[in-house]
Amino acid sequence: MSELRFMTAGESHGPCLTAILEGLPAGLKLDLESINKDLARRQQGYGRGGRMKIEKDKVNVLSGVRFNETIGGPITLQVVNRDFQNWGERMAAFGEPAGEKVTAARPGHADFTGIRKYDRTDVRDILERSSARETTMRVAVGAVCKEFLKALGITVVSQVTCIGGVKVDPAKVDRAKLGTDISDLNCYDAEAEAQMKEKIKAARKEGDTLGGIFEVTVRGLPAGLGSHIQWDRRLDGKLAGALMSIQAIKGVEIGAGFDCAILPGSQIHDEMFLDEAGKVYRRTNRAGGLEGGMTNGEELVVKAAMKPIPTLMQPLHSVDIASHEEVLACKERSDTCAVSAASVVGEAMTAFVIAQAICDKFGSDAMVDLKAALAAYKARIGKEW
Ligand SMILES: Cc1cc2nc3c(=O)[nH]c(=O)nc-3n(C[C@H](O)[C@H](O)[C@H](O)COP(=O)(O)O)c2cc1C
Ligand SMILES: C=C(O[C@@H]1CC(C(=O)O)=C[C@@H](OP(=O)(O)O)[C@H]1O)C(=O)O
Repeated sequence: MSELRFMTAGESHGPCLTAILEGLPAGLKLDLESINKDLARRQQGYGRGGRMKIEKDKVNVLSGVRFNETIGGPITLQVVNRDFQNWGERMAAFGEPAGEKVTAARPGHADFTGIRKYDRTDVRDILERSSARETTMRVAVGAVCKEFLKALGITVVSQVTCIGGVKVDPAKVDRAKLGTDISDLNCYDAEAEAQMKEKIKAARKEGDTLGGIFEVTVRGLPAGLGSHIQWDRRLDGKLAGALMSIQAIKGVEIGAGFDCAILPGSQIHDEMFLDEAGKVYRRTNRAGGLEGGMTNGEELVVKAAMKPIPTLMQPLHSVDIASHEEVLACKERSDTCAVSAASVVGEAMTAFVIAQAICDKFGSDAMVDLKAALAAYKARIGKEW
């Protein structure tokens, strides 16, 4: 089992959300504002629903940190749900049930299978935990991991590359600007972004929803994180699993991804050359920085595809779990599109997996030892090549 792990708890409309992150070394300097900044980034984006106007996510750090530094113990992170004030009676842990049950399952959500699997009669018992409100805590955990990686010279950035079929032109994206959050949709092609907003506006008007694609890039990685030795040590598998675990993510690509199935080897594999100093370099990075389940020293590039939001204001045909009748799916309020929010969650999950790989390889008791081990390793593998 990996040393670094986390778990989240909390319902979407409960009093608060919590995460426990265990296994980071002692002696890591943490900045509260950088965690809150990522929480705010996750809340923004054209197309989000009314809930985001209520919440102003801020983290409380309840353990594992003293005087701005980790001390090696589990780090407990908490975010209070402001909306709980409006749901108190319906979300009480004890007492008599209050409010009407939700019984019209939404296609595309966890509702229908959840109530049967967990033997519940109120869809709320399922939707409270299946809600992507939970991603708040993934982002808080990811922000801590990003601080850890930053201390080692590694940065994690993202961009939205497609919404509702409107695609970014890669030639128009200044990749040096990635991570500077220049736009509302976390998109670095202004023309495409304007079209994306129009698409979202039209979808909202029609009571419909949209999905899209985001890309996460990691810079400053040492070669050799992950391993070819065993299936469950391959970093590509871990990254794909972590990104796929985000609510509504239905596809993950590493580097050229699905294009690899179409193009010949001569147009896919990244040829190696030697510079004047005899150091190896590549002119392309279609592998997305991963070969044999290990980082190869190039930028890591992963993409994830998000399906359209399942709650439609023009509801889909469905069934009622109480009356056994055909009905229209339930709707309270919902996002129309949340791809930019998902991109921030994607950064977080990627940062966690990379932080885990670093802790596995270089030890995770104390920052000073980890930094020394990383420096010694880099010196060895950089000596000849
Ligand atoms: C950031 C984010 C926001 C989301 N917002 C909503 C929403 O407002 N309404 C909704 O029905 N689903 C929303 N979803 C998607 C559902 O949570 C998701 O589709 C559901 O949990 C079922 O899981 P699955 O799509 O992975 O099968 C959101 C997902 C993410 C990542
Ligand atoms: C609360 C968040 O996202 C929620 C994810 C979500 C879902 O079904 O996944 C449904 C909506 O919740 P509500 O019904 O309270 O409006 C979103 O707002 C959040 O991102 O913080």
